[in-house]
Amino acid sequence: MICLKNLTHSFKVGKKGKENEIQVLKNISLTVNRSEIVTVVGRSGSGKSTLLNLISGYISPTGGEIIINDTNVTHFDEKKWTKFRLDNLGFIFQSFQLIPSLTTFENVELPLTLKGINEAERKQKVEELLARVGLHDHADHYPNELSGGQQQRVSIARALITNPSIILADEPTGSLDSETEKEILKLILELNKDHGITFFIITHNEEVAAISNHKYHLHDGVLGKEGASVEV
Ligand SMILES: Nc1ncnc2c1ncn2[C@@H]1O[C@H](COP(=O)(O)OP(=O)(O)OP(=O)(O)O)[C@@H](O)[C@H]1O
Repeated sequence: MICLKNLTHSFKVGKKGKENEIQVLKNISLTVNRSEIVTVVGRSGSGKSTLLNLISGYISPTGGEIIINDTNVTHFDEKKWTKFRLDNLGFIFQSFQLIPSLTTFENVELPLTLKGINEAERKQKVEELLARVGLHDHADHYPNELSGGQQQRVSIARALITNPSIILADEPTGSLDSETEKEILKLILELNKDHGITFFIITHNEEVAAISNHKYHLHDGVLGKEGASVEV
């Protein structure tokens, strides 16, 4: 569950001594319940990435509160965030962000290694998850030997490997053609339906927003809600 209370964020821009403060997010309140898919749609520059960076703990808000899975993370330091992310959050990016020198298996295995999980358990979990995303035949391929859709499947498997309850996604189909986009959206819906995983997705793409239970619109840093869309 994600709960944002009156969240604001400002950046200082311009030359030192002559900085201007720009308010990028204005008083945002939002609740994402367990097992929901929520999308935030907005134009370039509307503040989507800033919102995601706040919920991921990569920047700290200038005002308001962030509560994730009943923990108030608003004032967490980097050490606390690192552990919290590994225990609670998975990430999917437009550009996949796979490590080119690691195979599919090794990319998916990496978060478990960071968590100190032993080799036998790692192998079992990675194999199970690669089968779930339809990539068991591609375990030994390197990212540049995979299609865009396959690379996104690897990144989804990597996001899921630590069993997070929430996946944060930044334009998850932004680099894919429309057929592959449909496949990835289907996978997201399956993971949500069959495993109860919560998805918080930022996008400018209405096709992506169409799979959500709740759709929000970000306009110049102000969040508005649109009507509930398809039931999943
Ligand atoms: N580190 C920063 N310092 C100063 N201003 C910033 C910083 N990051 C973002 N901004 C400003 O905040 C505003 C929102 O940017 P943000 O990247 O959140 O938008 P976005 O909706 O994600 O855009 P896009 O879809 O193009 O990625 C923009 O005006 C941008 O210039």
